[in-house]
Amino acid sequence: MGIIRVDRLCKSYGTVQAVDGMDFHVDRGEVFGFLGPNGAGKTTTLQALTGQLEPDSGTIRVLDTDPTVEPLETRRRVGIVPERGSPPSFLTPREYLEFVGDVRDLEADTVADRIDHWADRLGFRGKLETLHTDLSRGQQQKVMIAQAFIHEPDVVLIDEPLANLDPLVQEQVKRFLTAYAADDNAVFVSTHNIDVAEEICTRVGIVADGKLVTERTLTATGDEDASAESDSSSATDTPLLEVFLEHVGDAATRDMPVSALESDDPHAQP
Ligand SMILES: Nc1ncnc2c1ncn2[C@@H]1O[C@H](COP(=O)(O)OP(=O)(O)OP(=O)(O)O)[C@@H](O)[C@H]1O
Repeated sequence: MGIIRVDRLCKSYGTVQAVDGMDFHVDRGEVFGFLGPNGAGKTTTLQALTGQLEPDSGTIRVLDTDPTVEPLETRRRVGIVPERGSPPSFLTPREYLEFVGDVRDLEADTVADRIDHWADRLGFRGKLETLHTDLSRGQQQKVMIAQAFIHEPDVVLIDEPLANLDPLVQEQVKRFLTAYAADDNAVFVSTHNIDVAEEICTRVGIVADGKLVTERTLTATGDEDASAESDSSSATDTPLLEVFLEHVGDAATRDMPVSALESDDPHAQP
């Protein structure tokens, strides 16, 4: 069953056409990568998917809800990790996660168990009682990841999933996202980092000028899986970087992180 379906989505800001006829879908079991250069329309689409922004036209279904009509219901059912989001500075991770669990209608015992689980899994147990204002950016990102999964939603939408995380935690998060999606859920990853898309995603949609211009199916390790190709996916052995350049153009790479183009470090972030 489809978890996300977007048809002919359009959104402009004044004279800027940020999203211009976007079409894509995400199914259960997928880590879907939404890959595009700066200004391609990724964040605008993500905000429309989570009911934070009303599109000009087009249709969106997220877990059988319409975020333009029932944004609160959509947000109740999904998990969201916004790119520039951070937990409230005046709360500790435990207080914040208890608050999120309460808003998501979880029993207090369940929340307590899940806080322990996530704090151990992401390595912030020792910081559970520390105010967020005294945590590093990476430690705050771990808390933001935990809050998105605390109610075990069927889909989690993440903007730049590995930003600010150290390499060890990046590996843990990558493995976790893959396993989470494989367990009949889905993960939607918005990124401008080709390495991240290639390493995490089972399918990548390349976005340029507000449109999804091509798709490519990958295995979890980033290798092409010809047997899983859909009609609209690229069907060659061409590396994702080349597919990206072919469809987005060299000009777009001016804003790409240099690491994505030149470095051997697969974990590099801008
Ligand atoms: N609030 C806004 N007001 C005016 N223009 C906006 C606004 N938000 C985005 N835009 C413009 O819409 C276009 C798409 O922006 P968007 O943030 O969706 O791109 P993006 O793919 O998420 O980029 P990035 O990777 O840099 O975050 C850009 O040209 C941007 O300048």
